[in-house]
This record gives sequence, C-alpha cells and structure tokens, in this order.
Amino acid sequence: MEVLKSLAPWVTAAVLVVLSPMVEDLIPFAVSNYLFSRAQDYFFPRLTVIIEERGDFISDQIYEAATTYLRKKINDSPKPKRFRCRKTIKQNKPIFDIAREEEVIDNFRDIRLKWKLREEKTEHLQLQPLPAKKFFELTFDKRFEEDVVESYLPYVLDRAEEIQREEKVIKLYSLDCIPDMPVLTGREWGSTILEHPATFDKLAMSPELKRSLKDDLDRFVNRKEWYKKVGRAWKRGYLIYGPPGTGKSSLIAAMANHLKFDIYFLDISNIVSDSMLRKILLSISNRSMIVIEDIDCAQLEKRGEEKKISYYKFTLSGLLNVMEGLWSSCGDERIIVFTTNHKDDLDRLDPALFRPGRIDMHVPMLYCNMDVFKMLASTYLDVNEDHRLYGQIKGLFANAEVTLAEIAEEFSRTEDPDAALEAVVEVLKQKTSS
Ligand SMILES: Nc1ncnc2c1ncn2[C@@H]1O[C@H](COP(=O)(O)OP(=O)(O)OP(=O)(O)O)[C@@H](O)[C@H]1O
Repeated sequence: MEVLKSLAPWVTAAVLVVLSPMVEDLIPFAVSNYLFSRAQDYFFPRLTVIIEERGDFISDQIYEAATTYLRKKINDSPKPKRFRCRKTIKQNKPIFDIAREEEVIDNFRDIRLKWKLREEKTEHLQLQPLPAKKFFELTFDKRFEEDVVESYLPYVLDRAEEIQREEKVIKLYSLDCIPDMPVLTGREWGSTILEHPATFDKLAMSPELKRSLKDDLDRFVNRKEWYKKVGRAWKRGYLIYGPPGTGKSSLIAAMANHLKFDIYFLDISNIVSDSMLRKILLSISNRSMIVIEDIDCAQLEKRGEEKKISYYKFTLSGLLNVMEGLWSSCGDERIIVFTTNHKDDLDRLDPALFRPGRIDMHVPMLYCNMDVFKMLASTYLDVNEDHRLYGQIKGLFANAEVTLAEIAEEFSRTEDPDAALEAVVEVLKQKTSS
C-alpha cells in the first residue's frame, strides 16, 4: 500500500502532463491550476514556516541566522538565478546576498528545503514611512516537520554563529528616523558594516588602563556560567569620559573589534517614552554594545523629578529600569557604554546611574601626556626610540592641554618624523603662550 502511495504522485503527474493539452481545452486555466495544486497538496503535503525579521519588536535570532547562513551558501556554492551583490571600498571582494522573491534550495540529510526572502510593505505612520516587513518562507515536505524543527533550525543557528566568528563582520546600527522625528515603532534600526580600523594595539592610552579594560572585557565574555549561577543579567556597563578628541569613539570601535560585538548607537533624544525605549532595547541582538554618547547633554530628568506623563519626555528611571530589568529576563552579552565630555556635569544626573552594577568601570581618556604621545609617535611615525625633541615636548606638556586628535592631525601631515615632531613643538608652544 505504501509503495502504491509513493508511486501515485508520479503517475498523477505523468497523466497530467499527457492530458494537459486536452485539460487546457476543456477546463479554464485557473481551475486546472487549482486542481493541480490540490493534487500536489494531497500527495506531497508541504509546510511553510514564516520567520519574520522581528517578532514583537525583538529582532529574531533565527531570521538573523538564516540571513548569515544563506549569504554564506550563496557565496560558496552555485548562485540562484537572481542574487544581490554589494561591496564597500574597504572590502576586498563583492559579497553576494539572497534577493527578494528568489528561491534558494538547501539540502539537509535527505530533506530538500526551499528558502524565499519576502517583503511586505507597511503603511506610513503619520509622516514617517515605516520600514517594510521582511520575512523568510521556509518550505519543506510535511513529513520532515520534526527533523526541521528539532535538527535543521538548530543547525542553521549553530552554523550562522560559526560563520559570524569566522567572518568577523561587525555591524554598526543607528536609529533610522527623520531628524527631530520621534521613534515610532521600535523597528527603526538601520545598519552598516563597521570598518573602523581602531584596535587596542593602535590606541594610545595608559598601558595599565588598556590592560585592565581588555582583561575586564575578556572576563565578561567568558563568564556566562557565572552570571547564570549568581542570577545576574549578563551585561556590563562602562563610562568613557574625556575632552573631545581624546579617543572615546576610537576606544568604542577598538572594544567592538576586540569582542566582535555589533555596536548600536542609541540617540535617546529620538525616544519619546519609556515603553518605546523598551521596544528599542528589545530589538537589539545579543553580543552587542549599546552606546549612548554625550550622556551629560541627554534630556534626562533626575530620578524622583520625572513628571507623570509627558510626550517628549524621557525619564532617567526609565533608562535605569529598562537596563536592569529587561536584560535580566532576556538578552545575553550586552555591554552598555556611556560617553561624556564633562564628567563633572554628571553630578547633575542621578548618582544611581553610576553605582556599581550599572556602570561597572570608569575609563578616563584624558589630554595627551608623554607616555601616550610616544605610543602615537610609534604608530604614526615609527619612532620607537627616544627622539632629540622628546625632552622639549615633555616639558611643554606640563603647561599645555592638547588632545591626541590634535597630535594625530600633525602626524598625518608628513611622513618625515623630524618635521612632524617639530610641528608638534610649535603647536604646544602656541598653546602654552595663549
Ligand atoms: N587615544 C588615541 N589613540 C589613537 N588615536 C587617537 C586617540 N585619540 C584620538 N585619536 C585620533 O583622533 C581622531 C578623533 O578621535 P575620536 O573621535 O576617537 O575622539 P573622541 O574623544 O571620540 O572625540 P568626540 O568627543 O569629539 O567625539 C581619531 O580618529 C584618531 O585618529
């Protein structure tokens, strides 16, 4: 009986092919098409799983994994009929990606699976166009439902993680909304590939501080079990402070490059309520750094001073609660980085924001001193020994506040180390006389 059933679809197909010219004459196309698909459904019942880009605001891990997995597949094996191609100046070769409405076939054990990327337009909300809803359709023979759910999807997740580790592609996310328009849906993250070359090796900062920050980050990522054991959210907070041009942004890029974490720049001035903040934070993927820059300028209110409900108001307690509460229940390996140019002004903010557990480490990025100057000279000019001008420069540093950005600018103007160091002496002299 089983043998007969397995032969039946082929016999039916053959009969339909032979009879199709006659069927076409007798039965309208729409009807024959319907009958054919019903016959197909009967003999080869199929299942389609919908994997949306975002669930209830939470970016979907399977969707992200499928994107990575299929991209790798398209790049490594024969391409589908249509595919997307992109390349930035810094990438060595083009990257191919799945195109909308194009099918990509995968084989897993004896199962044939069909992936299709689809997009559903969403309406405009007020003046702001909403991003289209993207989703994958994964279609396979119904008999393999259990294998797909129990084995194939976990395989795609594992494989995607491996690929991400191998490829080391780091993404930079920021809120994709019209300036001065509020975040309306929580789905506004737009991304690009982070190509910032900063690394800890190249960064000029106090060697002790660099070592302790690197150790702190490494300890954090290796302590999954510890966080679970003590029942704490697997997150860590850093405050990076210092005048403009001292390397705060470069340090953030170096941290992301070191950990291979994505960066999410969160501009809280676009966030209109605690609930929207919650949605925005929920849509951030694991293994990521959330960066809130210039926290002293942020429109935060002190704890206890927040008004009841006000439209364009963002409360400090909202930020604290979301950070603490939300990530305890969902989300792993989250780093939050605050930056400020004016640490003293932070006294204006609620001290609770900066108590241990919320901000775990304070990282000063200060004006240039002789130690960091030598590091920068080694990176930019290959000056690794003492230079005849170093004594004079050291003396000038005692009375001049100069940032590493200013020094880096002088070092970039010439490849001649003597000329570059003489230019720095001039800059320092000007600073001390003014
Ligand atoms: N510590 C540093 N080590 C190496 N280069 C640095 C350092 N600080 C600054 N620079 C150089 O100066 C440029 C500007 O630095 P960066 O943007 O990181 O400073 P910042 O403190 O974030 O400034 P802002 O507060 O204005 O954003 C960098 O691209 C880099 O070339």
